[in-house]
This record gives sequence, C-alpha cells and structure tokens, in this order.
Amino acid sequence: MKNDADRARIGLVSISDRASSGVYQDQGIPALQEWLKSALTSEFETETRLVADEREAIEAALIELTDEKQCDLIVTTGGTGPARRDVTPEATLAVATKEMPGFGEQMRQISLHFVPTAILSRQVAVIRETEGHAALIINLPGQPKSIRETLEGLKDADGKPVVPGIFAAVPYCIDLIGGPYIETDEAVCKVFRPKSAIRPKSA
Ligand SMILES: Nc1ncnc2c1ncn2[C@@H]1O[C@H](COP(=O)(O)OP(=O)(O)OP(=O)(O)O)[C@@H](O)[C@H]1O
Ligand SMILES: Nc1nc2c(c(=O)[nH]1)N[C@H]1C(S)=C(S)[C@@H](COP(=O)(O)O)O[C@H]1N2
Repeated sequence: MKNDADRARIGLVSISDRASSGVYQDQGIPALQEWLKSALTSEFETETRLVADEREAIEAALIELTDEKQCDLIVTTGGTGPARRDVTPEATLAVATKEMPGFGEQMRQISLHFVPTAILSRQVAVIRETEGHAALIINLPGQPKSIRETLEGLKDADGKPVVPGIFAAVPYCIDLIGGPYIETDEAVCKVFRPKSAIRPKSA
C-alpha cells in the first residue's frame, strides 16, 4: 500500500545499449527528471532504471516498478525504432492489460512537426493493472530532445500551444485508474480534465 496517496510515484526507464554499458552517459533519465520538475506542481517521487535493449530486462523493470514500487506512471525512453534490437514496444505490450493507442498516435503527430523520421517510432502506451493497483506506461523515443517535444508539444514563438503534448492527458488518465491527483504549471503544460473532475485549488 502507498504511504501517501496524493504523492505520485513515477518510474523513469532509460533503454539504451550504449548508455547502459557506459559507452555514453545516459541523458534520458536526466531529461525526464528535468521536464517533470519544470512541469509538475504537485508532489512526486521518481524511481529510475537504466537497462539495455533486452526484452526480458525491460519487462522485468516495468513489472517491478508497477507491482512492487507501486508507480502510478512509468515513462520509458529509447528502443522504439525499427532496428533489430529496438524492442521496447514489444516489452511494454507484453506487460499490459489494456492498450492506450491514442498516446502513440498523438506522439507521432507531434514528432512529425520536428522530424520526418517520426513515423519510424513504434511507441505505445498501455495500462498495467494488478490487484488493487494500476500504472500508465508510456514509451517515448530515445533522442533526449524528443522527451520535451512529445510531453510538452509544439508551441509558437509566444509560447502558445500549436499541437498539445501528450502529458496534457496524463493526469486525468491517472485519475481514472485510481492514482493521485497530478497538477501542472499551465505555462509548461496545460492539463485537460472534464469540469466534473477538477478539484478546487487548496488554499
Ligand atoms: N539514453 C540515452 N542517452 C543519450 N543519448 C541517447 C540515449 N538513448 C538514445 N540516445 C540518442 O538517440 C538516438 C536514438 O535512440 P535509439 O533508442 O534508437 O538508440 P540506438 O541507436 O538504438 O542506440 P542505444 O540503444 O545504444 O542508445 C541514439 O542513437 C543516441 O544518439
Ligand atoms: N519528437 C521526436 N520524435 C522522434 C525523434 C526526434 O528526434 N524527436 N526521432 C525519431 C527517430 S530518428 C526514430 S528512429 C524514432 C525511434 O527512436 P528510438 O529508437 O530512439 O526510440 O523516433 C523518432 N521520433
């Protein structure tokens, strides 16, 4: 059981052969942490894992983070492309109880504004449900810059959103699966919830 029901637990999984073997320094987890710090105004804690592009290792990390660490949200980065060793979507689907195809569709739409190779990303999102707990798991591409791009979306020169990032829909999804109430800084990411689901701001 959770110690604090209102504090989100967020799993961050960087999936990279070279970062996990020390060929280069992992930039995935720092980029994820930095973005969450800039965007979330409600309390959260992170659990991080750096793993190679191995399906079994990825599945094990996702299962541990959901079932044992009780993460409400897990974000992966890397391993979504077409190369032989890119198996993050397969590992994610293997631990899923529900698919959430809208996230992958929206991320590819966003990413096409940045790179034509966005269509090469097979990223998926799923829910993993266990007895009494559930987590939303979202795959992001491996390029560290794609983390902000997909979570935050595309803005014009005045900072006005042109294409909403996928994080806009994450807090309400977490509400619906029984997780904590996540709030954000609207200047970074304006969350959408139906009126009936919005909690009054605490004084
Ligand atoms: N964790 C990471 N840290 C820094 N840069 C990364 C990381 N993961 C990926 N990248 C960069 O993004 C590119 C695309 O990511 P992708 O997941 O396809 O990696 P890759 O080419 O399969 O290599 P690797 O798994 O060894 O990182 C990489 O070639 C690398 O330049
Ligand atoms: N927003 C964004 N999406 C992106 C990219 C990017 O730089 N920015 N890179 C693309 C590239 S080049 C590839 S091959 C695919 C898959 O990347 P992955 O294997 O690193 O997960 O993501 C794509 N999506």
